Amino acid sequence: MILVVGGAGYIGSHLVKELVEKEEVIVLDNLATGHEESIDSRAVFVKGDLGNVEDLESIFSNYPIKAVMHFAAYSLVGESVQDPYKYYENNVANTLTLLNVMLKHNVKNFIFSSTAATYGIPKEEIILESSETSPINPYGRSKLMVEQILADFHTAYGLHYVVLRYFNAAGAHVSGEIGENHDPETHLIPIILQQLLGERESISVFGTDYPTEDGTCIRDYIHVTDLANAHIAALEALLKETKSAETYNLGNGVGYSVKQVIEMCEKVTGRKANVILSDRRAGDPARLVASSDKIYHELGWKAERGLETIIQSAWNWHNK
Ligand SMILES: NC(=O)c1ccc[n+]([C@@H]2O[C@H](COP(=O)([O-])OP(=O)(O)OC[C@H]3O[C@@H](n4cnc5c(N)ncnc54)[C@H](O)[C@@H]3O)[C@@H](O)[C@H]2O)c1
Ligand SMILES: O=c1ccn([C@@H]2O[C@H](COP(=O)(O)OP(=O)(O)O[C@H]3O[C@H](CO)[C@@H](O)[C@H](O)[C@H]3O)[C@@H](O)[C@H]2O)c(=O)[nH]1
Repeated sequence: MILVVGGAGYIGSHLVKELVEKEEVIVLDNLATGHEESIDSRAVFVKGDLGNVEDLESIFSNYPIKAVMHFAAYSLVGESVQDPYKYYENNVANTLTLLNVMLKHNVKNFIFSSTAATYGIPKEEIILESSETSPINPYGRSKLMVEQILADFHTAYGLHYVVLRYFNAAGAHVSGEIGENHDPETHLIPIILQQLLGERESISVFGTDYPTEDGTCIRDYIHVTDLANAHIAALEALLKETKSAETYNLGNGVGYSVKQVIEMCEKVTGRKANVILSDRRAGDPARLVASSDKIYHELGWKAERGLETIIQSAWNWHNK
């Protein structure tokens, strides 16, 4: 059985939908930002907290867990700058609690949701896993701290792990049953689509003076189902013991500026966005674009869905 911590959330619920086809799945989530109805009904759901030893003990004592996938975290760059305690407590301290209980029960396979935000302001146009990590916000630092803890736990306690550094997750499940459902929503693509549906007055473009071609930030958008499939490839490698202590980027390898994303949303929906040019948001690097060659060569995974497909799938879900 696989424990998915944070499996009621956006990315976790998409992973669970794929994973239940292959494995028995149990989800632990406190529903801080997730939704119980997003969890596939074939999975067992336990409402509880990652930082609560009793909640964890009852799962590891009662279910034969062979691996843990850890999605639970707070993950908003801007909020982490305003309230770093919240981020270090949930993302670092609570993750330590989880790792401690896992090891106590001799569960040694772990997949961790990390982020492009660990790189900070990258020196390279295309980021490799070996590129320097120098995060510029507390969120990125909280994720890098966990990566360092995992490396030490591998050496000291034989923990087997894969770190997946996602770039910008977007899109919705092909069934239209689940999609990105955050309240309040802060992510670019759902905000644009909500505006195009008339649910918002306008879209603010955060910063037009970045050192990019059109002055707006560039990101590498990756479909959630592609992310889910990467987790399954990583899990297979961990269970077959062909990989351990590895870090992989997950992106498309193509960067789009905020303005280009708005244009693509207009193209997909056939509607015109109401855009306001605003100041920069704290903590945003100008450009984050991945090389995902390493995971392609080692695990055979690559992204299959580009920006237009991502936006089309999100639009289908928003319209439901
Ligand atoms: N969305 C992105 O673009 C992106 C990019 C890179 C990395 N990530 C990482 O991927 C993971 C999932 O992101 P998401 O966008 O699905 O976020 P999300 O907020 O939708 O999902 C997180 C889930 O974890 C749960 N959770 C949080 N704290 C918990 C706790 N203490 N105990 C139990 N459950 C808890 C929430 O209720 C939620 O269901 C996060 O670790 C995030 O840092 C996300
Ligand atoms: O109303 C908005 C919202 C966003 N943006 C910009 O759009 C880009 C993308 O922003 P957003 O969708 O908020 O994602 P990021 O801040 O890039 O962060 C996401 O992607 C990171 C990986 O790159 C993850 O680590 C984070 O968890 C996840 O929230 C950024 O340049 C923002 O400044 C706007 O201009 N207007």
